[in-house]
Amino acid sequence: MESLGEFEAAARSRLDPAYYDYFAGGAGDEVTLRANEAAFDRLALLPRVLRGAGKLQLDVTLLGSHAAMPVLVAPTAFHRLADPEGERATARAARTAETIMIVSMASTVAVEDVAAAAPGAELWFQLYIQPDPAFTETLVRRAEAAGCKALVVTVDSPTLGARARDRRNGFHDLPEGMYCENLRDGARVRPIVMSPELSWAHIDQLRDMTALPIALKGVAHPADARLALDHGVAALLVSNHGGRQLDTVPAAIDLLPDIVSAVGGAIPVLLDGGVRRGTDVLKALALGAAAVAVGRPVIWGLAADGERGAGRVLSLLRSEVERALTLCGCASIDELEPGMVRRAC
Ligand SMILES: Cc1cc2nc3c(=O)[nH]c(=O)nc-3n(C[C@H](O)[C@H](O)[C@H](O)COP(=O)(O)O)c2cc1C
Ligand SMILES: O=C(O)C(=O)c1ccccc1
Repeated sequence: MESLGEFEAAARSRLDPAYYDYFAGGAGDEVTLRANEAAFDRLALLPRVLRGAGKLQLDVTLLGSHAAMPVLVAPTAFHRLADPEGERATARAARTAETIMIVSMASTVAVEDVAAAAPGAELWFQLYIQPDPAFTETLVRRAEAAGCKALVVTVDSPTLGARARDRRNGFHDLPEGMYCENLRDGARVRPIVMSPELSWAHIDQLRDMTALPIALKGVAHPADARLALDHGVAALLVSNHGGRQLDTVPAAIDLLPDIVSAVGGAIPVLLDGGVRRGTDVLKALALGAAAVAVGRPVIWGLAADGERGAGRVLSLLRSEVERALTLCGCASIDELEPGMVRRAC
């Protein structure tokens, strides 16, 4: 397969239509969902020439974790809906690609089992801070013990976005025998609580609870980016949750420049949402992202062909990044700068 679009088509033909809609869909009128990809297409790359580029260099170190390319696996829920091995397969694919997998708190394989399935994989853990601080602490300790190297706290979800496709399809619960294994608490599986009562005080409490670096996922407003610095956050992940939370938020790539400038280089800024081509990765990096993450593309690979499919999605993106970088006259991703991106229309 030559493009991520073909993986989506293959996945669609294999998935239960309600599960396909769950993975593909967004909130509200899906304005933001569409905008994420469209905004990349509205940006143009301005290549440099005759630069005597050296050996390609794609490696990045983020919060002390190494990735062999600036493309991470975004946290997405319910991988067992796409493949029986679920997050185990995803973690193995991420390990093969030598990149970081951000394990969703809503994974259908427990974080300990994800780690055990792919020894040596670089894992971060995505956390929805729970109103019960003791239960949040349980989750943090489990992630630490499983070897996760950072916490990615999702802050764009004070409540769940309105997903019309899921409502229409009646998709509300996982099928029989499938659970959010990180939410197991003795005999029961707790529901994930999305709470509007969370505040910066909860971030401070989390910082006191763990030595792991804390990234915030879903910061859109530059004022919140500045507050994040005051609260000792180690990285930001600019994201509109793939258009699944508040609809009509700007495209992720359009949010990036103001966040990068608010942060002023103090901490790394990552981005997810709509990255479908190596050229998209270059645009984000040129505009100041330290790395990007991909959500749906990995799910499409997984649904199309399990671990191998997810692995091919990541290797396809890698080769696209390599080719685009070379065509831009660059050897290293560090050579990308804002002057190489311009508004195309
Ligand atoms: C099916 C699905 C499930 C998701 N589950 C989570 C989740 O559990 N936690 C989270 O922080 N983000 C979740 N996200 C958002 C992703 O982390 C990411 O922000 C988004 O998918 C990026 O956009 P992309 O799919 O266009 O790459 C989910 C996204 C999708 C598509
Ligand atoms: O579907 C999602 O986008 C998501 O973030 C989520 C959150 C909790 C449980 C399952 C999925």
